[in-house]
Amino acid sequence: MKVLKVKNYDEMSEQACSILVDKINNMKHPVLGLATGSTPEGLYKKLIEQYNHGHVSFKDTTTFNLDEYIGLSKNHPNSYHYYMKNHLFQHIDINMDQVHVPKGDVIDIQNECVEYEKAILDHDKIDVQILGLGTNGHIGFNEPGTSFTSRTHMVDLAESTRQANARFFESLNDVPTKAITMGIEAIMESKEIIVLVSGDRKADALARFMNGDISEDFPASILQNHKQVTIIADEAALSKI
Ligand SMILES: O=P(O)(O)OC[C@H]1O[C@](O)(CO)[C@@H](O)[C@@H]1O
Repeated sequence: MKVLKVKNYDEMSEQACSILVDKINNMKHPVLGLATGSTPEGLYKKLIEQYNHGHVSFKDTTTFNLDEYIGLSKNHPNSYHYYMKNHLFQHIDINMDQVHVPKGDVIDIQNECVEYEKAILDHDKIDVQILGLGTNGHIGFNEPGTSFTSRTHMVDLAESTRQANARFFESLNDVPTKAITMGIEAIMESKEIIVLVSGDRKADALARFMNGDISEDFPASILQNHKQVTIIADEAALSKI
């Protein structure tokens, strides 16, 4: 795994943006895997700036998001559909038919898992997958204990994840208990993976991710086996390495 050490959150976002813009500009039909949470917000802001300056176009780009809460409609302000629209999609020239976010508000979640997986496989492989890192090592919403061979599936969110994400909701009670997420095997099939890590809140997780044993108890550890992983981490996140 390659590690790019940066000073702070802003530099992390800047580096990720410049790598991504370069890749998008050099591919005919880029397929991107996108994440949500606080970590990639700065990256999305910078991508919008690059788009506004005419340095990149997303009209031939396809995207797949990692995950969505179960029970929240697309228009719910805490849904990841809403997050993506608000933080990126409505500001750029992406064709919304090429955007994929798992649906969390359908009656038949199992069927949605199958359909989402089919859509990913129809696109061959994700060219570049952006990942954030959960403090418990989750990637997407693949919580500790998830099989490394998992495909798109429904998960029970760990209590620590609900607590960590409660800051986006009115109260902890409002945080959904379940989610739908791309599986670890599909993430590992991405041609290239960029992991963004910022802040001392993530320092323990980053240290375990980079130096710990590869174990389903810590989902991100499997990335050690991927051939093209770049970690962009700031000084605070790297403070326990
Ligand atoms: O970036 P945050 O808010 O710390 O969250 C870490 C990860 O957990 C998630 O919220 C769960 O998927 C991701 O979106 C994110 O990459």
